Amino acid sequence: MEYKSFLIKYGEIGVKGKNRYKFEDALVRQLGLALKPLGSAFHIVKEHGRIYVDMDGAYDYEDTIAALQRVFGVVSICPVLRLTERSEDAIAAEAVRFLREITAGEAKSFKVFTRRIDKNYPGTSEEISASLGAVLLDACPNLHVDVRNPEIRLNLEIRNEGILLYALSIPGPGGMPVGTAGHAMLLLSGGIDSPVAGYMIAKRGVQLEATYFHAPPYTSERAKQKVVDLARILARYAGPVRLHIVNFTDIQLYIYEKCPREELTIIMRRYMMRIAETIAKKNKGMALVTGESIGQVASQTVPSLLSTNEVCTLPVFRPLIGFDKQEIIERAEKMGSYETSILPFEDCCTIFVAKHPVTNPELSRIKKSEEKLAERIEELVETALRTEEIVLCEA
Ligand SMILES: Nc1ncnc2c1ncn2[C@@H]1O[C@H](COP(=O)(O)OP(=O)(O)OP(=O)(O)O)[C@@H](O)[C@H]1O
Repeated sequence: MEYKSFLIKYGEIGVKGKNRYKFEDALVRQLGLALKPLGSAFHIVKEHGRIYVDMDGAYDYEDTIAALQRVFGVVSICPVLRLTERSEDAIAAEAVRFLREITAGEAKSFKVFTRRIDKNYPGTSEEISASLGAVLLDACPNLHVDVRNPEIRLNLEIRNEGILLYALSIPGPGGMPVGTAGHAMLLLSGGIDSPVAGYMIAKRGVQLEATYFHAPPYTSERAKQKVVDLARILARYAGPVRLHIVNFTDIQLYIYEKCPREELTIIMRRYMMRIAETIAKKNKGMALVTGESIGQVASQTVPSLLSTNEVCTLPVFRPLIGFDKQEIIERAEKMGSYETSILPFEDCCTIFVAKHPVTNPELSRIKKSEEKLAERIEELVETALRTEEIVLCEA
């Protein structure tokens, strides 16, 4: 069946009262971004509280569905026939053709569901369903009616602007369209967790930018490329992600030189948060996002999180906070980032990591240690900020 139109159903966003149009416009924009790499056959149409993707040329069905399934806010995707002829005979003829094609002669049960939105259309929904059902039974000997549990639910929508026929409803990801819930800065490392954290926050409608700290020559170009690749995978869902790449080497070496080994990770993490927050604030960011989950490593115990949190004034979102590693891995596999995340490239923190990092850091001690950095740290942070590289990562 060569469909020329998809009906995009959205749930959560439909209930937003007066703001509804903003959500619909954001959804239209995100659909456009998702379909852009697939060619120019697509037209996204917002019509009477409905969103359609219409096609006026060749397109790949599977790729199109896969792209639409990555757009947050989409609850389901229904490949539809849009009819302009409104007479009962014309609708019946199209419905017969449609069911013959989708069943390909196989024995199937069906039921017609009619929604009569155009109240001037003659007959009740039940009457229309019954008479169309009778025509279909007559014309297609392979079909029988099952009102309780039909294999095919043939939907007929009679609307003022046209008639819709559809039988398939393909699930979308749900959530809210990106761009409807503010901006946040994701701390994106090359690991498994932070891309998943970004996915989850983007799913709530938040527009993301990302910051990655690298430490050349201790970390390689390939490690950096891996993070760019992860940001591109994230961009399939979140839309284009501006990735800020910050050179952390001198800061890290300085901390290494001045501070106790067991406190290195915490102090480095505190500087990452400070820098990411500064970049966020310069770029409309209203929150930070990390991939931390309680107890996963020494720097993610509750006292450690207290300590890293303390340097931020923006809220820090940690959507994975209560997840086990296995749950995070499953999500990474589902979003398609896992294979890239496990590529074995060095991370800037693992190189300088102590054998026995503190798991219960005392904030006052950490602050005391940081005083030893007073002489040069401001200048080093300023240089790191000034020399950031920005890469626009698109799907
Ligand atoms: N080099 C880095 N650049 C940017 N953010 C980082 C970096 N290293 C760590 N982070 C941030 O700090 C969080 C905790 O990092 P950590 O290395 O302790 O944990 P992790 O479980 O290995 O996380 P991930 O799998 O995301 O790397 C990460 O999820 C990420 O948000």
